[in-house]
Amino acid sequence: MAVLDENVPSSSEVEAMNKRRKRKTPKKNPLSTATEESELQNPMKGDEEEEEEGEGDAEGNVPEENMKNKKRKTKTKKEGHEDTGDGKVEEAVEGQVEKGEEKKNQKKKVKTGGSGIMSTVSFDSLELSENTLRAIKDMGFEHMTQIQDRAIPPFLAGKDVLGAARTGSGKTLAFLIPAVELLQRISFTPYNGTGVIVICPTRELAIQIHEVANELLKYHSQTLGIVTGGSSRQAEANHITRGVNLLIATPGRLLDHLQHTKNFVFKNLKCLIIDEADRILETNFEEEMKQIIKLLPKNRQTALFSATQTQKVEDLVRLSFQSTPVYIDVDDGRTKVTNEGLQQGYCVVPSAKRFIVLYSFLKRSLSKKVMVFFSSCNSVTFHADLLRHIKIDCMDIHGKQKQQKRTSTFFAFNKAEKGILLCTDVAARGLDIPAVDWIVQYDPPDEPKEYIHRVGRTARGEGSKGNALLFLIPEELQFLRYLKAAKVPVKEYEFSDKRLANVQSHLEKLVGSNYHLNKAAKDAYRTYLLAYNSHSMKDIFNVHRLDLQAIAASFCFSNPPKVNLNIDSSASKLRKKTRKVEGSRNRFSESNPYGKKNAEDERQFVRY
Ligand SMILES: Nc1ncnc2c1ncn2[C@@H]1O[C@H](COP(=O)(O)OP(=O)(O)OP(=O)(O)O)[C@@H](O)[C@H]1O
Repeated sequence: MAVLDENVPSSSEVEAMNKRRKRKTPKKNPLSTATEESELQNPMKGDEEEEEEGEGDAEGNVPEENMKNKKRKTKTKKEGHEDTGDGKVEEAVEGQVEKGEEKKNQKKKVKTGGSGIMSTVSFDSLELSENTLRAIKDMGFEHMTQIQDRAIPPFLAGKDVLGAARTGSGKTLAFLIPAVELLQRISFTPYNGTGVIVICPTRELAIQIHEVANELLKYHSQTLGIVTGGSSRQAEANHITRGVNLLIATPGRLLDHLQHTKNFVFKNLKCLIIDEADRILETNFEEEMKQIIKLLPKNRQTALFSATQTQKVEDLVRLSFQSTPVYIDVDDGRTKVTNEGLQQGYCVVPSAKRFIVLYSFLKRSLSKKVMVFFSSCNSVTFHADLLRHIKIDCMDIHGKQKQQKRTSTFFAFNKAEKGILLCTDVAARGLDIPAVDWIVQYDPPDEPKEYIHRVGRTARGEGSKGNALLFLIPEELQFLRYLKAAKVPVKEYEFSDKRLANVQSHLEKLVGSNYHLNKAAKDAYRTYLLAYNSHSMKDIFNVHRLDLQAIAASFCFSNPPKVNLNIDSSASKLRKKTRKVEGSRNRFSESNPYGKKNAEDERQFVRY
């Protein structure tokens, strides 16, 4: 296979990442032992054998001995979840498979492991080319996940497809396998130009999809490329000109090439795939997508995939499908939308103590792999600087960084066995980072749907486990009602005041005396308030109800700093610039936690 791209990781990097992915399921989860299960339910509480958190200091010294003790207690991740011996899992999986109409063909039954994303159907049962089957075998996969089992056949049969399945359930291969088969069946060569375009919302996700496509094309002759913002436009144009059969793209850069790259041959396009389709209509992609779809040939197949589906997907369906698509919702009827192996909790933290609780949590989690979500780039920057100052090593990723830094951080965190990544929602969608133990939502997500994608960065794939912790201040508790309505089960985790590090005054001194930290803290404080004010669920996240003195304390100020807020005008600009989720488009309510426009809206697709 020829890969026409230089802005992507080397094959050895890709290989190393894949090896780590394959060992993801059996990797030990230090939280899954019987002894530690109780800690898991109360991650903030600690137990008597643990280190004295109350004696922590602003230097972040970690009692090594305690970390060692924790490791000694470790058992395997799958304990208590393996269920292959008594037939229950098989029955459950069969039950789910039989729901679909596609259950007409008699297919080989095999036992599958625990999390309920697998089907009992092997890839061999599909009429795939030898080259594709060999590549799938090399990836170590034998059986399809449910979304793959249900989406690949109609996709291969030439139908338009709208696929919904929970996070980490294998949607990427569900669209890439038919894409690669399509190109091979019509013997596409570089001379034919681009036959399939995959659009996704973030650069890191594009890189990841590109990697999977690269593996899948291993034995094929078709060419692969990637175009994303932040990369060299000229280098991309050169590649495209040489003929990229399968192109992975983010919307803005794709539109740029469609409009300006002279020798971009896309008139032969056979298929357009949109991953994270609901997200693609948010932010400022909507206008770009309209233009992209206008420019692309009409006579093509289209497929949309996402773990969450909202009114916006239906808008996109109207916009992009030529025929009525086949609608596949693998998780329809499930009582929860998140993964089986995911333990989720929230803790109610007074505003002033938010950072201290986070710090105490991270100090106790140094042997884990943790992602912490913030609402703004400035907040990520400040907290990363602050944590490093107090000797908690961490990585950070957000949309204002140079692409080179973003990419290297993404790969470094992918590779890491343990570590902390502070991030914005740029890392919320689609990323398949191996073996993440904890997802911490320090700042609240904008909607239940974004909560679902954030926590979907852990407990991915078959039989995987993970944990999620949502920070809420007392004023935000109503958000739980929306999570419940969205079928997200969360338990309350308590934190013990006694166990919190007693470092507030040290931190205030540090931020008061360090020019750079002080400036970063002010920027973070200001954008926290602006982001809060642009929150789409205003009845819950009301900036005017915030106690600014307490909020300032969480940014290590003894008094709220003077910052130019001008909340109403700046927030409306921020809103316009970022998300179009306000007003009548959303209509959040408890019975409509995703903010669908109108429950009675007729669907534009048929169920499959
Ligand atoms: N048939 C399969 N058998 C076992 N594992 C699989 C199979 N297909 C995919 N996987 C693994 O499952 C994990 C999740 O897959 P993928 O990233 O495609 O999920 P997704 O549904 O796109 O998630 P998200 O909604 O978060 O984007 C990956 O590590 C992938 O390698």
